[in-house]
Amino acid sequence: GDPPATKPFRIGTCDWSIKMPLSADSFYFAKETRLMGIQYSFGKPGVGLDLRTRENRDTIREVVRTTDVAIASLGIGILNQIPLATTEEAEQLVSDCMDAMIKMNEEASQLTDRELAAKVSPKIVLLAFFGKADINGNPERMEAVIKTLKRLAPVAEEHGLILGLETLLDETDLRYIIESVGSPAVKVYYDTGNSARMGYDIYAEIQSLGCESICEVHIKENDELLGDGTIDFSRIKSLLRAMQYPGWLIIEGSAPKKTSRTEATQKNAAYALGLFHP
Ligand SMILES: O=C1C[C@@H](O)[C@H](O)[C@@H](O)C1=O
Repeated sequence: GDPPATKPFRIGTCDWSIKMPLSADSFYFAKETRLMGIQYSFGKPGVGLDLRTRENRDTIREVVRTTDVAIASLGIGILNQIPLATTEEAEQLVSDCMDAMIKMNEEASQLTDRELAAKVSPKIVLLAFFGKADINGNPERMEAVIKTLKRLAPVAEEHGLILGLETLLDETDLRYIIESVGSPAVKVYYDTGNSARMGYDIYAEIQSLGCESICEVHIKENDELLGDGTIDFSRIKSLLRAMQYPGWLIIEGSAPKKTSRTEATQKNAAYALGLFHP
C-alpha cells in the first residue's frame, strides 16, 4: 500500500534570535516571514511581556489569535548569566517558568477554540547552559545540575512539561545526566550549530538520541545562513523523518557577520520552509 502520509514539519524562530524578546513583535515578524511559531523567552520578573502575569498571558494569547502564530515553546536564555549549576536563583526561574506554563495550559483548556488552545499551550522549555553556565568538562557542575533537576522534574512530570537541556555536552554526558535524573520530563534540546561547532557527529547523535531523548531542535548553522555552511540539512531532514520527529524546528542564529538578524532569519525561513515544509 501507500506509505503513511507525512506531515510537514512546523518551523519557527526564537524571539531572542531576532532581538524581539518578550514582546508581541516577534509574532508579527513570524507571520510576515511565514513562520508558524515563536519560541518565547522567559526572563526576570517584570521584564517585557512576562508570562508570570495573567494580563500578559492574555495579551500574548490575543496576539497568537490574531497572527495565527503559535507559541512553539519557551526558553530561559538568562540561565547563561544565572547558572543552574551554581545559583538558587536559577532554580527559582525554572520553577516560575513552570508555574507560568501550568497556568497557560489551564487557561488554554478553557478555550472553546481547540486549535487556538493548542497554539497557546507550551509544554517544552529550553534551559540554557552556555558562557559562565557551561557545564561541559566539569563533573562537579554536572552533579549539581542533576541534583537541581531531580527537584524540578517531578513538577514538570506531574503537569506534562518537558525541561529541555541545551548544553555543549556530547551524547554520552547528556545521557548520563538524563539517566541520573531518571525522569521522562528531562530531555535534550538539540542544537545542530552548537553540536557541530563542538565537533560532534550531529547526524549520529540525532539518530541515536532519537525522539525518546530529543524534545525539540534548533536548526542552526555557524556564522552562515542555513544551507550555506557545512551542515547537511537535507540529511537532518531524512533523519528526523525516519524517527518520526513530531516537534518544531526552531531557527536560531545562522547569521553571517554583516547580515542583520532579521534579514538572516527571513532568508533562513525561506530556506527552511522550502526544505522542511515544501
Ligand atoms: O539556544 C541557545 C540559547 C542561548 O541562550 C545561547 O546563548 C545560544 O548559544 C543558544 O544556542
